Amino acid sequence: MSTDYWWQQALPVPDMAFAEAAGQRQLQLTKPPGSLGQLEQLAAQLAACQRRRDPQLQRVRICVFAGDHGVVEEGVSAFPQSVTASMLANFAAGGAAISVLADQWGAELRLVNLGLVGGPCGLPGVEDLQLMPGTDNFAEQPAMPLEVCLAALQAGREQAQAAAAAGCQLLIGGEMGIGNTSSACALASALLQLPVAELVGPGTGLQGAALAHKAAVIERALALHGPALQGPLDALQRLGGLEIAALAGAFLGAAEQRMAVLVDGYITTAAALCAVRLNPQCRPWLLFSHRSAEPGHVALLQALQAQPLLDLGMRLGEGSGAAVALPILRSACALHNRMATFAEAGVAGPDA
Ligand SMILES: O=C(O)c1ccc[n+]([C@@H]2O[C@H](COP(=O)([O-])O)[C@@H](O)[C@H]2O)c1
Ligand SMILES: Cc1cc2nc[nH]c2cc1C
Repeated sequence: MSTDYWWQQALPVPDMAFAEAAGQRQLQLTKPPGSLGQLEQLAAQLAACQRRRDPQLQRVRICVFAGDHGVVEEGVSAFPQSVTASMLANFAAGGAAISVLADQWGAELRLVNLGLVGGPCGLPGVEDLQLMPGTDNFAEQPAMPLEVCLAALQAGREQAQAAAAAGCQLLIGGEMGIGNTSSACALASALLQLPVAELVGPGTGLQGAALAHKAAVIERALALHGPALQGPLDALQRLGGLEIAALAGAFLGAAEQRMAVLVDGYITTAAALCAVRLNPQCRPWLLFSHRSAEPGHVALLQALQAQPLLDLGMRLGEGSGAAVALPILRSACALHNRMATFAEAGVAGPDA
C-alpha cells in the first residue's frame, strides 16, 4: 500500500513570463547587453519566482536547524558532540558567524533544535522541538524512526510557511550538527550511486588515518542499509540527520509557498538533493550560493546542475556561505529595478 505524502503534490512553477520580461528590460538598461553576467539571470529568476517585475529581497529569513548525530560515537568528527548544543547557544547569543552575518545584512535569524543528546536546550530564541535525543548511529541501525523523519520534514515545511506568512522573499537554510558531514556523505553516495572515496572529506578537520576511518564507517553503514535504501525517504530516515530532513522539508515547503531558497554548502546541498528527489518540481526554486571546500560538494552540485555564485574555500555551514552571497542577490535586484534605460537616460543604445 502506498502512502501519499504532502510533498508529492504538484508544486508551483516560477512564472517564466516574468523572467522573459526581465530579460527584455535588461537589454534596455544603460550597459552593454549581457555585461552584468549572472546578475542578469539572477534578477530574472527572482522576478519569475516572485511574479513581479521588480524582485525584492528586503525580507530574508535564515533558518538554522540543529541536531545531534549518533554516528559521532564512531569517531568521525574532529570536534566533540557537545559543540552542537553550545554553538546553538552561541548563535542565540550573537557570537557565531551566522549571527554576525544575519545582523550585518538585516536578515531574520530563526534557530530550531530538532534533537540534541542533552535534551531541549531551553534557550530563549531557540525553538525546541527535540524530536529525539539526537539520531541513532546510522552505522549500526536506521538514524531515526520513520515518524521522526516525517516530523522533521514537517518542521522544516512549517518554518517555510511561517517565513512566507511573514512576507519573506527569500529563505536561507542553515545547519549545525557535529557529525553531519558523515550523514551528508552517506546520503550523497546512496542517492548519486558514487563511491564514498569520491565524496568523503575532512568536515571540521579530519585528516589522514582519521579521515580514512570516517570513510570506512560510512561504507560500513551503506553496506548495512544497502538493500533497504529504495528511495530518498528511506535514505533520509536511515542515513540522514534530523536537521537535514528539516532542511529538505523547508526547501520543499518554500517551493510550495512560491518562495525562492538560497542554498548554503555541503550539508544543505545534500538536503537539497533529498528534496529534489522527493519532488523534482522544487528544483527551480533553488539558488546556490557557494562551493564548499568539502570535496564531495562538487558532485552534489553537478547532480543538481547548480552553478554556485562563490568559491571562497568556506566550509563552515550555519547558512554562512549563503549569507555572504546575499548582497550579490540584492545587487542583482537593485540594478535590475533601479538602473535607467537607454531611453530614460538619453544614451545611445547598441548599433542595430
Ligand atoms: O556546509 C559545509 O560545506 C560544511 C562543511 C564542513 C563542515 N561543516 C559544519 O561542520 C559540522 C560538521 O562537520 P563534522 O566534521 O562534525 O562532520 C556541521 O556543524 C557543519 O555545519 C559545514
Ligand atoms: C566551532 C564550530 C562551529 C560550527 N558551525 C558550524 N559547524 C561548526 C562546527 C564547529 C566545530
